[in-house]
Amino acid sequence: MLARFPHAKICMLAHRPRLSRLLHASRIKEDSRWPDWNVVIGIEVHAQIKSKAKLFSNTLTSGLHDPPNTHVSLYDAAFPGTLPHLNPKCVELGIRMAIALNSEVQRRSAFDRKHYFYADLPTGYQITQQYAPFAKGGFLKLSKEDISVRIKQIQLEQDTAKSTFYPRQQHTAIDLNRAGTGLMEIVSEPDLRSPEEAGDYVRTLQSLLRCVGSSDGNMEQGSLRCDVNVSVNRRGSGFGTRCEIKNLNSVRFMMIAITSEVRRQIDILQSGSSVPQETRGFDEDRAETYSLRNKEDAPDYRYMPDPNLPPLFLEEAFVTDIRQRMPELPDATRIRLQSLGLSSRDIDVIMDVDSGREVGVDGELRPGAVAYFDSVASGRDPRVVVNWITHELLGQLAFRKETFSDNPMTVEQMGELIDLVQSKTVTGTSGKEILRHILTTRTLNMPSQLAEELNMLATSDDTLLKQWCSVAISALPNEVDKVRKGNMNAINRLVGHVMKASKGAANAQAVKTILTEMLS
Ligand SMILES: Nc1ncnc2c1ncn2[C@@H]1O[C@H](COP(=O)(O)OP(=O)(O)OP(=O)(O)O)[C@@H](O)[C@H]1O
Ligand SMILES: [Mg+2]
Ligand SMILES: [Mg+2]
Repeated sequence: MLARFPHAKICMLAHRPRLSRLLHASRIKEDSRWPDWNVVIGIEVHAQIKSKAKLFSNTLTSGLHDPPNTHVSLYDAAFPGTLPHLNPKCVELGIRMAIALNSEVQRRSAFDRKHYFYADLPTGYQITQQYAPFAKGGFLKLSKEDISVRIKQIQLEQDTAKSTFYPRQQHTAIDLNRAGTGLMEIVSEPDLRSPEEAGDYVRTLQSLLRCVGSSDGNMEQGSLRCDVNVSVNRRGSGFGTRCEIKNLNSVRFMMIAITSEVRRQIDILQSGSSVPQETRGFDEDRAETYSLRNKEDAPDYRYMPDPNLPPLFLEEAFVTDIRQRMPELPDATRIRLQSLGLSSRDIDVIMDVDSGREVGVDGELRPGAVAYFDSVASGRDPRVVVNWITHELLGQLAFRKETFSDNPMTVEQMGELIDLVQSKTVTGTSGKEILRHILTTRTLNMPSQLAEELNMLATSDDTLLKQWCSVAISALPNEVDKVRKGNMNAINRLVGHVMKASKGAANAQAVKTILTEMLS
């Protein structure tokens, strides 16, 4: 082709400067860990699709704690004569992620068989979409840095079974529960330039997967797995040879693995040798990567179209319907919260909690911290509401070693509590006390009722306030002396005394005014 049309190739190059080159050139900044070197990273993320049933059978997908081999159909166990049936829910959840990544959903995609022989692959091949994926292109804007990472493609594929080796007995046990669960492989272009950017990429992707309800995206539990491709090159020269590090199971380890791999490749190049293309593993204890196989003994996957699965044709209407039902994506949420006057810090806190929310099965969208905030803030001052959620609610939950998903406080309870404090029906101190009471007892009673039961209605009774102030003045003569000598800070101890005596029912500001009058 090139030999026949050499000019065509030259023209294309002249008119269409490669985007990756431009991106690369514009982002060369020195990294003090390896001055003179550029690091290039591309990541393949395998996200387990949170569908009720597997990709090609109607067996229910399994959880971590299900007993082995209890979620297996004849098809999953590769009995001869059984046939695959594509689960449309897996396609829908894949499309949701493709839309969130600005990818182009393909009207036609197809399934291939990728052959390899492991005990955890009962058929001897994995069905995948390497050559005709259902989505191509797109980009992901990182959450921490102002960088866009291009997406190469997103493909549907089957997960393998799980094998566990028992060294004493010298045997391997196979659990077919996971076999055939839907995965989507999200392949990035080699646009990442440091271990930190790679970490940010995976974390941003995790939040997005959870936001659209496509996957739990949990690396520790194996519902998200990364293969990281790393190469280095001297500044000003072209990309180096990549090594692929397989099966990293936490973002932290992934970043350590990249750092160690970068140093290893730089050492090789500095010694005058070249980096061989390899697949490598990561030894967590030694914080080093090690060779699994090189290019020569790379398996020949013998890709072939799967004869049992026709190409997948997606109707425009199917994709449009999914597009219309998409939830608000994190970028849009951030802009909306900013427009409500929330500080970046509060937005970070609430969105961070939100990104850890549970994902429902089959794409059911579960409300998280942002939805909770939205409901409570409806008709109320958003800044007051976010303050109660981030400082008081999340603070108390953290103190109790609980997370937002353990929050027993309903939107109605939180809303009424804020109203009671805003209208000075209860003081801020009592409000916090009522919140603690709800978290501890998990009561469904409304805060107004609790304020009465717990004797926490704010007192506006001047005579009572004055009585408490007099008691405080006689109890703390030293403080009284200091205030009289002009040290107004000392008045806070007196106010504190009154607050304690009133069990939080006194209004601190009113008490301060009365004390100042009494002592002047
Ligand atoms: N020079 C390079 N340095 C670092 N990463 C690279 C380089 N060239 C390509 N990559 C990245 O390598 C990855 C290749 O993934 P892809 O799924 O296309 O192929 P593969 O690894 O051969 O296939 P698989 O592992 O799925 O069988 C991409 O993320 C790409 O961005
Ligand atoms: Mg791949
Ligand atoms: Mg790969």
